[in-house]
Amino acid sequence: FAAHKSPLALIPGPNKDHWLTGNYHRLFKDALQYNLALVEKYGGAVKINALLGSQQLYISDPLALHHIVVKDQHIYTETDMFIMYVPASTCQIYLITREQHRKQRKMLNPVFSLANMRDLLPIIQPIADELCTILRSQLPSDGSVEEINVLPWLSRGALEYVCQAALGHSFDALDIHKENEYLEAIRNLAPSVLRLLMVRPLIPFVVRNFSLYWRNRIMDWAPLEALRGLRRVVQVMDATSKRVFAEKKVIMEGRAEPEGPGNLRSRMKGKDIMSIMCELYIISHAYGNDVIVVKANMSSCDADRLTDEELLGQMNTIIFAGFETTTTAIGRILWILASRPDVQARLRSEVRNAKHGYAASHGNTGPWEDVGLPYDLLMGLPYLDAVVRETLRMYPPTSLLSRTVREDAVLPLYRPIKSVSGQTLSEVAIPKGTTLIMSLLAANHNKDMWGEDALEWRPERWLSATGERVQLSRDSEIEETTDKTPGVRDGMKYPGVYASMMTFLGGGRACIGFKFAEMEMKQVVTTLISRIHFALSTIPDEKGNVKEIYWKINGLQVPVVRPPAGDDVTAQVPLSLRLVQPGDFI
Ligand code: HEM
Repeated sequence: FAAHKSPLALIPGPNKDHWLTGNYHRLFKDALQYNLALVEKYGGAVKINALLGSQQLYISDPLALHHIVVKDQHIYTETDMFIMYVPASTCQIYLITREQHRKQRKMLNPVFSLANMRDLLPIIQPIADELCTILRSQLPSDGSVEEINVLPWLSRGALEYVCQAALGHSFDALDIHKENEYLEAIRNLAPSVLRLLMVRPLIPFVVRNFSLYWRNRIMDWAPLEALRGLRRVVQVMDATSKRVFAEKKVIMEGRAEPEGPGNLRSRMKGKDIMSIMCELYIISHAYGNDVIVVKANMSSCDADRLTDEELLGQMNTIIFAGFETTTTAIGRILWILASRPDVQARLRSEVRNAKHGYAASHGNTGPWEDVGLPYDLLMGLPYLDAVVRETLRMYPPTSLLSRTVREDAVLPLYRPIKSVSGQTLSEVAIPKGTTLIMSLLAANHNKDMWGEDALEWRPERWLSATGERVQLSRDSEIEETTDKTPGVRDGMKYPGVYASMMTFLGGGRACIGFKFAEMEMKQVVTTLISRIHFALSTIPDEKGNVKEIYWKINGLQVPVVRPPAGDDVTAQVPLSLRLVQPGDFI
């Protein structure tokens, strides 16, 4: 398409807010209202002004998203910026091809299978128990309240979850007496990446044109402390995963004894991702590809050896992808339960009844609060499921994702839009090289699909009139839908892997860890609310101000405390906690 005839010219959108940053500042900074207003005004495809005068398309239309992530996913791939940025942040600069991605993904699929989740759940229950014990130990035994910022504890817990499952390694993140360089590094990763939002478009240029030596020199000289901060973070992450990997290899090659029974490695029984991949790695390097074919149950044309770098890159990606997201999601749920005592009481009652029932049928006479629910029971609790689903719909931890269009393309729209000249457009032509922003946030709030109450947090939408889960035909993917299925209208639905929401994306790049995330969130929430009551803070500080939590949406979600009680910047979730009392049930 010639530049002066760009088809994007037809598509309506807001004027520039700033000559350099276009609309980006408003889109990525405290941006819930701005994002929703864009869609309300312009529809499911909006032209926005990006950095350095470029133009991008902001997409939330369900049919268009189906084409992007499923039907024509080979055309709409990660942006150069993304492909290069992520491996760069693991200290390796290389491109992952579609084929490599497919192979690695196929290798990882069994690790995240339902069967593995069932086995993993009891192994990781001690993390939730420890988190609960730590919080309880800070509460007065007389039942009075204590204000605690729960966020650091949730993030320590989430790190343990993902590291134990991914690396089969504990960083003792819940032990505050241990220095935890790794926890600090990984906590700083997402904020560092966000701080570099405005320089990210330059990264492909630098990577293509400068060697590693010069890239490092540029990092040293550039007046950007955030860049050097990111490099430090990455170095710690990289060194740590290399160390864990080396230890695993020694044990798996039989050159060292595994530690005794009861310890994490023995409990995990090699079910963590690193062990599974390490086994494949060792076998493939010792015997060649034929054995990996058998082990990974792949067809021979898929067989490939993993290099050290690929394996370590995978580990770092999984930990990065699974840490911040679940921390935020659990923080959101606790904040909602604190704001809605009625919901909290109903949920606690459901959990108590399930634990009572399970304990009775297994001859367990201990306190019901200590019972760990098995996978199928936990995942089948209808109200818990509705609370988790509705929270993930309304507040997706990742709100915007980018893709680049690799060839001239046409995107059909489910709901036509009006062009700048007033024509009705039921499809939009997109020139090769255009960047698309997929708005998971706007998709999950689309009134066309979710109904007039789309902006309300209403767990009941996931329940039948008698309080059972609405039929989603399979647990996580909708195969047969009716217009009564939430998020479905006239047979159309968003192409998400998790019901019809876009929170975990859909298609070949969908979140591979969504079942793990769901299980972790449910396990942590049920364990905590069995023993602890959560409320919004009402305790005034020395100046008489009460902390009001406000969630900023800036690509991720950041809970802050508004002035005058807070600084509007520091991520925190201060809540009033006390031990559960008999009246805290329905
Ligand atoms: C509530 C929690 C989570 C949310 C909302 C979430 C969301 C997402 C989204 C939206 C993507 C697509 C990113 C893109 O294409 O640009 C993604 C990818 C991914 N997620 Fe998650 N995620 C969560 C938890 C987890 C967990 C716990 C793990 C691992 C234990 C995980 C592992 C991954 C991996 C490895 C990818 C890359 C998949 C690929 O490219 O094939 N995620 N996640």
